[in-house]
Amino acid sequence: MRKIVLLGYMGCGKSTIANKLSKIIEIPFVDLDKKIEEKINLSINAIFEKHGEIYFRKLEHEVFVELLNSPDNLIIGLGGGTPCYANNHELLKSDNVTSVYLKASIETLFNRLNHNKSKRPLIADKSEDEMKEFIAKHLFDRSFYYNQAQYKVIVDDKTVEETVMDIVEVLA
Ligand SMILES: Nc1ncnc2c1ncn2[C@@H]1O[C@H](COP(=O)(O)OP(=O)(O)O)[C@@H](O)[C@H]1O
Ligand SMILES: O=C(O)C1=C[C@@H](OP(=O)(O)O)[C@@H](O)[C@H](O)C1
Ligand SMILES: [Mg+2]
Repeated sequence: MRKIVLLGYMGCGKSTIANKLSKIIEIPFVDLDKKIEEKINLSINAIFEKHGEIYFRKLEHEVFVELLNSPDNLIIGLGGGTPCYANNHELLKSDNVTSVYLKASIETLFNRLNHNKSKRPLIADKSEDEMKEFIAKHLFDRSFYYNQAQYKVIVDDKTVEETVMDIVEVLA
C-alpha cells in the first residue's frame, strides 16, 4: 500500500505538516519518533541518554521497515536523521513510496529550533552561536541523503497550510 514519506532536517516541520496533511488527504499519519517512543516506552531523549545514538539508529531502522511493510496507506514523518543511516535512503526508492523533502534554509531552521531544542538530544545543550554553526555543517552533510527524495518542497516563509497545499499539488 502507498506510503507518503516526509523527510528533512530537524525543525523543518515534518511532524507539524504531516499531521495537517493527514487531515486533508485523509490518510493516517504516523510519526516515526513517536512510534519508536511507544515501542520501547522511552522518550527520544531517554533513549539517547540510556542507550546512545547507535542503538537509537538501529531501532529507528527497524521501526521504519515495519511501517513501510504495513498493509495500510500511511503518511510517515521521519526523524531528521532517518534517511542518513542504515541505508534507509535506499528504502525511499521502493515502488510504493512517495518521498517529499521539506527543504528549509539554515535561518528558518535556526529560528525554529532555537526555542525548541530540549527534546532534540543532538542540539539540546548547544548555545545560540554553536547552534548556527552546527546546523550549517550538519545540513550540508545530510543534504546528499535529503536530495534522494522524489520531490522537494521549499518551506521558508510559508504557513503550515501553504506548505501542505504545495505537497497536495506535488502528490496530485
Ligand atoms: N510554517 C511552519 N511550518 C511548519 N512548522 C512551523 C511553521 N511555523 C512554525 N513552525 C513550528 O516549527 C516547529 C517544527 O517542528 P516539527 O513539526 O516538530 O518539525 P520536525 O518534525 O521536522 O522536527 C513546530 O514547533 C512548529 O509549530
Ligand atoms: O536529526 C536527527 O538526527 C534527529 C531528529 C529528531 O527528529 P525531528 O527531525 O522530528 O526533530 C529525532 O529523530 C532525533 O532527535 C534525532
Ligand atoms: Mg518530528
